Amino acid sequence: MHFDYTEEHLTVRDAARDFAQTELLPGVIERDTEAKFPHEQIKKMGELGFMGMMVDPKYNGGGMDTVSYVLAMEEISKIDASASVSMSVNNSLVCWGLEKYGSEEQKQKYLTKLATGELIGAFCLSEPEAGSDATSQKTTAELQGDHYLLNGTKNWITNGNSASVYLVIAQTDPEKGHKGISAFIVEKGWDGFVIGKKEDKLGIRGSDTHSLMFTDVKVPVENRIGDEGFGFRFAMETLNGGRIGIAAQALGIASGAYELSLAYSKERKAFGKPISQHQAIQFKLADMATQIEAARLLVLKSAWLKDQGKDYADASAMAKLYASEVAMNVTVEAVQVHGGYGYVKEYHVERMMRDAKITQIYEGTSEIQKIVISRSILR
Ligand SMILES: Cc1cc2nc3c(=O)[nH]c(=O)nc-3n(C[C@H](O)[C@H](O)[C@H](O)COP(=O)(O)OP(=O)(O)OC[C@H]3O[C@@H](n4cnc5c(N)ncnc54)[C@H](O)[C@@H]3O)c2cc1C
Repeated sequence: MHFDYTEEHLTVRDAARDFAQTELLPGVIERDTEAKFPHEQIKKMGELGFMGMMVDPKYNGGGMDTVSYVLAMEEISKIDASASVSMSVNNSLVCWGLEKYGSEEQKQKYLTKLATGELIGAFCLSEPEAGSDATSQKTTAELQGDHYLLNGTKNWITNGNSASVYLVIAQTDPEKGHKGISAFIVEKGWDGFVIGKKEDKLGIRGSDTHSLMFTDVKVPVENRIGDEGFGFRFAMETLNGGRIGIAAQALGIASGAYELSLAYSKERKAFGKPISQHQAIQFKLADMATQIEAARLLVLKSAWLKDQGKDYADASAMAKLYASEVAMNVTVEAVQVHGGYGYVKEYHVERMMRDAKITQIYEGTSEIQKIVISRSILR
């Protein structure tokens, strides 16, 4: 057992840190305030290889391991969690799902462009009445010769408007329950596919979250991923890996807020000395640092298991559960360390506190992670 990063890991981490500082930090407050999607920045992230990091180079990906991916996710998330959620969805849900389960034609047609960020992907599982209970899918796909007719509504879709390729989960045989669910690739612009309103959110305001409506959208049979009935397993397996990305995002939000708090505590003086010399602040910083380190170990362990080809389902649920709780705790404390300055936009930590909350909700709420973990340990 060793805890050292390789040279490649450090290079990737430093490149992501550099990019976040130079390209994401300027404008991050404005994008949050105006709920503006970071189009230009995401394009550059694609050019630098951050949008398809783990994809095989034969499909234009970076061919990197999951540890490199989480290191980059942490650095991007320290500065801009709206940019990092696009990165996470594209890498660990869309690209991973297609590379693992897509046909060669699907990979050539879609993955080669998603891996470079030329196209952005979205993952469409949630519905108005099917969130945690993803088995209650109401969207249907009815086979009609050489195509399916897709009907229904998806809710809360990240990259909802900026994406061009959508992985859509739908019922193909409602009689069979979750075994009658299938997965499809749908392109923006197809007849009957309408992008609904953009959600006005508490946090990750730069991320474009939309509902999507499908009315008799013709999806060619060759755009089904895997066999009919495979869609629920496809979604669950994809989310197991997705949770590593969101755990890394939560870790990044926490470590970003901690770094700002540490620096601020050394500069801000109260009662004749820097606040870092007051024990109450020192203990907050010690708690933050310890929680972040524990979260980092869980995130890296789940990434490492995935890289070793070992089962990572429990580890990724634990990493996501814990890192998201840490993100929330640490960012609340970061605002406290900053006092009144923490409550205004200029100092970043209030945005981080708002951004942190979503990590406890999407890709499985904290309660759902506990269901996954408890089922496994009680099996
Ligand atoms: C900003 C944002 C981006 C998102 N991006 C995407 C995306 O790209 N693609 C996508 O498919 N979805 C996305 N989602 C949806 C997200 O995954 C769901 O919101 C989440 O799974 C919870 O579902 P829900 O909102 O329907 O809540 P519900 O399932 O209605 O849950 C409400 C509450 O009940 C709890 N609960 C539910 N069932 C149980 C149970 N059995 N035991 C204990 N507690 C339970 C939940 O934990 C939660 O606290 C996004 C959501 C948001 C807000």
